[in-house]
Amino acid sequence: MSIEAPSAEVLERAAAASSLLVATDFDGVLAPFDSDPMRVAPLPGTMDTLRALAALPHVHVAVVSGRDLETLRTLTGLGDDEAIVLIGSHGAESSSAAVREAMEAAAVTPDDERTLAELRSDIEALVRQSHPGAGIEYKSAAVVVHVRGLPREVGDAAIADARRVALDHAGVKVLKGKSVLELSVSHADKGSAVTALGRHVGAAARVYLGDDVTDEDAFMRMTRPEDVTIKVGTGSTAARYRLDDEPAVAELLTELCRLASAAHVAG
Ligand SMILES: O=P(O)(O)OC[C@H]1O[C@H](O[C@H]2O[C@H](CO)[C@@H](O)[C@H](O)[C@H]2O)[C@H](O)[C@@H](O)[C@@H]1O
Repeated sequence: MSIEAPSAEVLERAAAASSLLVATDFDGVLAPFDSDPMRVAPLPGTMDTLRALAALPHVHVAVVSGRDLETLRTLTGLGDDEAIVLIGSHGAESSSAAVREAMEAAAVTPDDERTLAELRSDIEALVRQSHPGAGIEYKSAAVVVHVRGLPREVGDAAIADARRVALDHAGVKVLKGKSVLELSVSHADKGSAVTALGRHVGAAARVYLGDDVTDEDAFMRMTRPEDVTIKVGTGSTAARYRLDDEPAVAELLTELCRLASAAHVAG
């Protein structure tokens, strides 16, 4: 069944909720892709729209990402003193104490740290040396092999070798994202972290925007009638609605902000 963008009525209802959580993924949603993972930036104006939403008394805002927390801080430009919650490493890290506490059971253990160190050295030996064009990103709980911009067969070969590395280690989660393969020792997921934040703020309605497989964990958990889950781009999804691309996200956030401000004034 094809799914559409949320209607004006759907957005109006969410904007008028007594307490609204707006959670959004980063890469491919707020920020367009680039072959260099550190060269990306949110579309102009989007962070200010999120700040304006977060300034409304009935709205809570979170940026949720596979990026580690430090990188997410850098790329969003959000400081610790801001009202927007950051959730990084697919839910394993957060600027919110409530989310960190809720995710404690999923924390990385000393055994996981050892596995991560082994993964790093195996990826260096088996992927970097055989596929010098592939990018390697080191995160606090994962190693990511990047193949964006490489010829198809070169990228496929690097990803296949990275999968072989994962198979050599117990307890490694393999996440296939867009032109990336992530080998992770984290037990967290975005859905658990976002729903924990929703409980903490007492959200009566929750909006979630995401573009990748890891966002499906959030879409699958957010099935209340008041929830507005939005897949950005093509591909099968558990989300209720779809938007084409990052500019469409920027427009939706602007409209949501306008409606939530009006609901606040009226309310
Ligand atoms: O959860 P997200 O915010 O969507 O982060 C997912 C991954 O994003 C990054 O990779 C993606 O963006 C890169 C920069 O545009 C691009 O080169 C890559 O092909 C994309 O998959 C990031 O580097 C990963 O660590 C994140 O897990």
